Amino acid sequence: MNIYLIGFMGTGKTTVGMALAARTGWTFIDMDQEIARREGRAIPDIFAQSGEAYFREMESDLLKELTSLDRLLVTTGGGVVLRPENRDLMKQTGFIVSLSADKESIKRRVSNQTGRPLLSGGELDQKIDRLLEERKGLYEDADIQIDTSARDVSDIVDEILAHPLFPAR
Ligand SMILES: Nc1ncnc2c1ncn2[C@@H]1O[C@H](COP(=O)(O)OP(=O)(O)OP(=O)(O)O)[C@@H](O)[C@H]1O
Ligand SMILES: O=C(O)C1=C[C@@H](O)[C@@H](O)[C@H](O)C1
Ligand SMILES: [Mg+2]
Repeated sequence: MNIYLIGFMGTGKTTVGMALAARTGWTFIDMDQEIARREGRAIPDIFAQSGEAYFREMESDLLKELTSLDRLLVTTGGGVVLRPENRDLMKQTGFIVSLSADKESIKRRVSNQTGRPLLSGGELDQKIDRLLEERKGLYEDADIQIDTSARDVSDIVDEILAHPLFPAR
């Protein structure tokens, strides 16, 4: 059994995941960080040099590997839900926490950071709109859904821990 955090970019998966790992003692793994580490290059370089399709293969392969392990706190990349087989794998092997945020919060949180190739190169607003539209519904299949807009991380963590079916207690 693992815990998977899913959600669009900037919804707080990595931030909340690290705090949850500290509270539960489960092993933290951020899929984006792990892919970058294994590849020896940053996510934007992987996208630019090898393409998104290559990254998606790495992402699915890594997820498969993680599903055979136990007591992991996995923070996924924002696009992991694009493949139905990834969604099925997470469902079969863990407790899924879906984080969301309103568009203004997402924009504010990603605007002062780099490292998200799908949002780089201007017109941030339209890019977020388009991706959210394309992915509508994909983040909704979860054991718990939390809107993280205007909420403290510790508050969000407490809500997750209080869920009656949360496995790490
Ligand atoms: N609840 C929150 N309130 C305010 N700021 C937050 C909150 N959660 C995260 N942030 C900030 O938003 C930014 C993005 O958060 P984070 O990296 O955790 O998102 P993410 O979902 O992992 O994004 P990505 O999919 O791009 O990896 C960070 O600067 C983080 O400090
Ligand atoms: O939403 C997405 O498709 C992505 C989100 C990030 O976490 C990275 O996995 C990558 O930048 C792609
Ligand atoms: Mg992240």
